[in-house]
Amino acid sequence: MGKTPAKGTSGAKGSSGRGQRDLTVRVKTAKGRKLSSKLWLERQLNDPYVKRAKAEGFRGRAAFKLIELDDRFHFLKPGARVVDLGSAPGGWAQVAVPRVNALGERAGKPVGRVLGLDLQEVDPVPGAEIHVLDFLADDADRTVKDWLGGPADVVMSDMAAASSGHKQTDHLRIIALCEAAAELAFDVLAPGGTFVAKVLAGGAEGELQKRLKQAFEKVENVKPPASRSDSSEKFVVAMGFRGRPADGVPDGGPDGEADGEADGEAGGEAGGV
Ligand SMILES: C[S@@+](CC[C@H](N)C(=O)[O-])C[C@H]1O[C@@H](n2cnc3c(N)ncnc32)[C@H](O)[C@@H]1O
Repeated sequence: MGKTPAKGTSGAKGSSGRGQRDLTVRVKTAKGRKLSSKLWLERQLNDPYVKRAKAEGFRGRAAFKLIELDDRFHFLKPGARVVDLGSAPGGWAQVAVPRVNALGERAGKPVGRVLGLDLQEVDPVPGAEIHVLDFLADDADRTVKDWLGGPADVVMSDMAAASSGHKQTDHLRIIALCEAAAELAFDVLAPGGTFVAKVLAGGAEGELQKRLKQAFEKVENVKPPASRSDSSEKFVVAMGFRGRPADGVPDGGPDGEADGEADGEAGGEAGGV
């Protein structure tokens, strides 16, 4: 568990996209094919991150997105207190627990904490404390702070609304979730803390980026290899929390394109992992 997957191994990246359906038919109809070729074809057909998730005991391929983000930015430090927003089915919590030492098993390492929240029940993740909570409920901020009992070092959100199938609607919904997550982060993060959130590339994210650039020393937009290449999903990683930004951003302030990748790709994977 917790190994970094090889970069660029996603099936979506390594194939034409058209090929997956074609290959599925060939495997189903092939007779007398050598086992090695069948296995080879099956491997091409199946998303390697899905297979790795199964093999490594993760609850979904989303776990690898967090692994790749943390291997690059190193925010899940031993002893860190982490809020995991939208944690079902628990893959990100599974990744975070050993990295922050939330089980306290590694002698000499400070013991961290992982607090997960989701609309849905989540099977227990050893070392994590996970609650059913609509993050957008009126008193959610206070509830989270009470459960946390102190400041957080990391607020991370993989939240997504169920896909409507309408790209702009999905974009607006996920930006609204991300803005709400950022507001919570402004309330609960300790100085120097990190905010990580899934967004969909599109027109409404500029204001969010401006606020994050005010509140954090560094803001990066990245698409980890485990994020499907045909999705407009990306992740904003804001590091070095300075404090809640003033309301409103003056004209001529930082624009909406952080260092990132404006992938501009069509996609509707708002609920996808
Ligand atoms: C893509 S899944 C998260 C996957 C998770 N990071 C993992 O690795 O297993 C997105 C989750 O966000 C949750 N979500 C969406 N809106 C929410 C809200 N208002 N409050 C809490 N959770 C929410 C959904 O219920 C869903 O389980």
